[in-house]
Amino acid sequence: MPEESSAHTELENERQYVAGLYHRLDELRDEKREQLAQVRRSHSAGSHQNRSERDAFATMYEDRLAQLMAVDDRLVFGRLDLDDGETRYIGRIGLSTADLQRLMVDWRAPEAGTFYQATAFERQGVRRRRHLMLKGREVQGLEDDVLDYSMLEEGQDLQGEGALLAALNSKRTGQMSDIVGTIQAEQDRIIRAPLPGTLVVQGGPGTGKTAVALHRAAYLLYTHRERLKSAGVLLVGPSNAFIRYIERVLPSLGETGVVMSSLGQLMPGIAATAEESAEAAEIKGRLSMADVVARAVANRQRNFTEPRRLNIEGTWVTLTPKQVSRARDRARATGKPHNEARVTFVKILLRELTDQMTEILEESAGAGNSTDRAYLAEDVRSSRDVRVALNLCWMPLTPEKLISELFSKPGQLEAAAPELTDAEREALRRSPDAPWTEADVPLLDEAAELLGELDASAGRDSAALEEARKRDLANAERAIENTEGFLEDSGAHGILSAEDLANHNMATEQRLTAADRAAVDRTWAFGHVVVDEAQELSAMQWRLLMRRCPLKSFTVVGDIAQTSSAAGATSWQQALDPFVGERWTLEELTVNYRTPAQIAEAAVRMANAAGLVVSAPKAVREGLWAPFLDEVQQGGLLPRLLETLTEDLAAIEGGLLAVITEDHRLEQVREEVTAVYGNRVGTGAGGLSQDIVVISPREAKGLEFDAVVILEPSELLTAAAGKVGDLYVAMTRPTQRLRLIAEYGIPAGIDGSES
Ligand SMILES: Nc1ncnc2c1ncn2[C@@H]1O[C@H](COP(=O)(O)OP(=O)(O)OP(=O)(O)O)[C@@H](O)[C@H]1O
Repeated sequence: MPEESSAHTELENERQYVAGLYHRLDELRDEKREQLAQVRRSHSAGSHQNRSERDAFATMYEDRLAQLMAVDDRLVFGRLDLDDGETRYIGRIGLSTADLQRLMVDWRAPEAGTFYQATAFERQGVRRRRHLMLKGREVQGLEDDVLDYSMLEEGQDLQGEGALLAALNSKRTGQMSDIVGTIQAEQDRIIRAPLPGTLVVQGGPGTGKTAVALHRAAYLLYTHRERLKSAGVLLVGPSNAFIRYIERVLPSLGETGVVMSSLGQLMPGIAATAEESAEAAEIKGRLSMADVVARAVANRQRNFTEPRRLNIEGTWVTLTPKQVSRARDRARATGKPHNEARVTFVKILLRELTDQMTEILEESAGAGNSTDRAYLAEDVRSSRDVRVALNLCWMPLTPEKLISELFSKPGQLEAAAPELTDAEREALRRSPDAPWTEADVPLLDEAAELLGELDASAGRDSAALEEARKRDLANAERAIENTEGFLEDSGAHGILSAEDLANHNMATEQRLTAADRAAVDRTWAFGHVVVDEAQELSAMQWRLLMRRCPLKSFTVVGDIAQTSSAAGATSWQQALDPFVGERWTLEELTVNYRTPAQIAEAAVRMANAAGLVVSAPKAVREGLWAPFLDEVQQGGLLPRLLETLTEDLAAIEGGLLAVITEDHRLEQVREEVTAVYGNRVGTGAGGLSQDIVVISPREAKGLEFDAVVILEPSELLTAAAGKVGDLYVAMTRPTQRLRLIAEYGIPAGIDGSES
């Protein structure tokens, strides 16, 4: 009884404190709302400067208000009792009273580090670490880690159930949640690693790589806010479904400044589909495709074999191959991209043709004079023959046109890619109106880089150009201020000038955030790039990402054993060597938080039996069920699925269940399951209203479900072009329960009898 009542008092005390924190949060929200309203009310009194100052304040208040609104759920989750008697609360953001007494520390602040790092062996001045478990604004329970055992002798009690296990056992909603209250020490070390350089985080399934990647992005933005604010952070994931799955995590951590993109969206304006023949994807992913694209561009700078007669307003002039090749050499020597160098090419030839015209006219009329020249030049420029001839030699091109023609006109591909075999070239053939695929995106980006802007050659109106130049200059100066310290720290000072970086990030709209602007600008240089499921990236995709971050400040997370893309990596060394050489560090995550041991071990046995070497992280939970293995007669797959679904759904008590199967079965399975379960059935990651999803193993990558049913697992073994990655991925998605239904046998190793 006394024990119970002391626990009760502790809980009551915490409830009071937490109520005080929410009170302060509400006060701050009101304050920001009032400030915002005031700024908006204030008249735009005159000058442009006043208006832009007012806008800047409004943006600042809006951002802060958005942050204060986003952190409501589980605002606080930890408390530290320190040796010196101080008590420190840890939460999503820092909070202080109006007279600056600290109430709560932001989890990313250095003073919060010990909450994640202190252990009984290395207490780091911490006597007790307390987890506060909140539901909404209400404290529901406490859990204490007493690191200084003398505290127990003083009569203190241990509180509550494990915060980590409670988080792990909770039902999945189809959207990832943050782990800020229960980050483990090995994860925390990675989250707080220094910003510069390339950090690779290798970890088996469920080790928290995605969670760590997201929390690291939030940490970096907090810790290096000034440096990253203007350049922004890019987070890349494998698919749109994956981006939807993780999209709420950063806002819940109070961060909105991250651009999130799937591999298919990395080029603004292009929405690529995932479908791609494995063979074509593999070829398009090779680094040598950069040379193919370069040759394709060079091949579009052509020459005539014979002199060409051109009619200008009734006068015939001659354009010789020699003139064209001289002009071409000089244009190429400018080092500018195709469309921009074309300006030089055209200028030289127009001048030469005008000279020729002048001579001819002078000869025939015997009296030319210099005032005619401007008028003649205009005639030359507007002659149809001249325009056609110059375009034939050097056509302005968009990336889309270049790549589309490269793959739809066999002659062009043969000329640009003589090193490919006929069969390889055939695999790349596509119709001109076929949709863009993910593997096309880096090629389009490469082409955009080599072609440059079309606008420059088309000639914009000069006042607009001057205006844009002034604006770019002002922004460049600001960007230099922001990036200089960063360049020094990252060791890139001197390699890359601040101007180089600043020149990339020319602002277009004053009031947009860096993230808004970066999302639509292909040439944006990010301050840091986080890549998830990075094992899937082809060499060309890496090349594109390296361009997006000239400082090469990367966090790369993935699991080589889960590679299923034909163009993906077989080792981190192989993937990164062409871009950063040996200059990357490796960290490993070793604990599986998702999959219960019985299921995780079956997945590892299967992988080993099929010849795949996997790192086998230690599972934190035992789980209630061993995998269910159902072998059925021919035609029995769907009947058995429908028969067992009810039982599986009941076992997970309202959780999320995924049926994972190869593409060719998806439609039929979806239809049959929908016939019984109606709109409870969804496709992507699943949402709150849908508790059954039917998806392919590729779509399941990175996601998780309470229960998973795999239909015909042996197909997942063979489908991934000789890799076992797909079955391994599918088997490691569940948090509770796994069922395999097979007509053609359960793959070796799973039932444990072979080992
Ligand atoms: N410290 C933690 N506290 C609470 N939950 C955690 C923690 N670490 C990981 N998890 C949970 O474990 C699950 C797996 O994490 P995550 O998806 O980040 O793993 P992963 O390594 O990216 O997996 P995979 O490679 O299989 O996709 C998630 O539900 C995540 O929230």
